[in-house]
Amino acid sequence: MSGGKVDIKVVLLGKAYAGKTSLVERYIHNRFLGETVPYQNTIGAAFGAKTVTVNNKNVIIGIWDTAGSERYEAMSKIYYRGAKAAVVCYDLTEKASFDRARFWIGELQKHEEGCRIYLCGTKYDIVEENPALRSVDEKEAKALALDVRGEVYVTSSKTGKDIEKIFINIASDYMASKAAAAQKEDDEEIVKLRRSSKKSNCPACKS
Ligand SMILES: Nc1nc2c(ncn2[C@@H]2O[C@H](COP(=O)(O)OP(=O)(O)OP(=O)(O)O)[C@@H](O)[C@H]2O)c(=O)[nH]1
Repeated sequence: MSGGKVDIKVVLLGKAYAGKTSLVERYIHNRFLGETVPYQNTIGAAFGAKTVTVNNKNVIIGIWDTAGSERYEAMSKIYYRGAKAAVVCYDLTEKASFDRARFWIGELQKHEEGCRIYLCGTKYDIVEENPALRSVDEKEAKALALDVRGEVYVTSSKTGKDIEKIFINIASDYMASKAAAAQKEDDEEIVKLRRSSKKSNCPACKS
C-alpha cells in the first residue's frame, strides 16, 4: 500500500485449458488471442496488474494466473497464500473442469479463510452459439457459488462478457470489507473509552 492506494492480491485457479490466461489477457489488455495464437499452457504462474477506481479511490489489483496442470498443483497452492480473492475458473463446456473447481474451492476453504471466492464459468460464447455444448449444469454451479456465499460469473474472454464485472466486484467487496473492519475497530475503541470513563466516574472504583 502506498500513496493512499490499496493493493489486492487476486489468484486465478482452475483446471488446465479452463481459460484463466485468456481471462487475464482480456481484462488487462482487452484482447483475445485464441484465434491467432495456439494454446500454450502456463508454466508455474504469471503476474499482471491493473488499477481500478472504487469510490474515487485507486485500487491496484495484482493478479496471479496459476498453471492449471496438475503437475504444478503444489506451486499453485503457494500462489494463493495471502490472496484476498480467488477467481476459480471452470470451462462451461467441460465437466471435469467443474470438478476441479470444486477441488480448489475446498482447498481455499480449508487453508485460506480470508480469501473470498468468485466462481467463474468461462467460454460462454461457445455455449451461446451451441447450447448443446454446455456440460456443466447451471443449478449445480449456482449451488456451488452459494456455498461460497457468492454468485456464478458466466464469462467469455472472446467477447469480453462479464470479465470487468468480476474484478470490479472484487475491488468493491474488498473496499467494503476494509471499511467494515475499520468501523469495527472504531466501535471497539469507543466501547473501551466508555468503559474507562465509567470506571473513572464511579466513586467505589476510586481508591
Ligand atoms: N471460444 C473461447 N475460447 C476460449 C475462451 N477462453 C479461453 N479459450 C481458449 O481455451 C484454450 C485454453 O485457454 P487458456 O486461457 O490458455 O487456459 P488456461 O486455463 O490458462 O490453461 P493453463 O495455462 O494450462 O492452466 C485456448 O485455446 C483459448 O483460446 C473463451 O472465452 N472463448
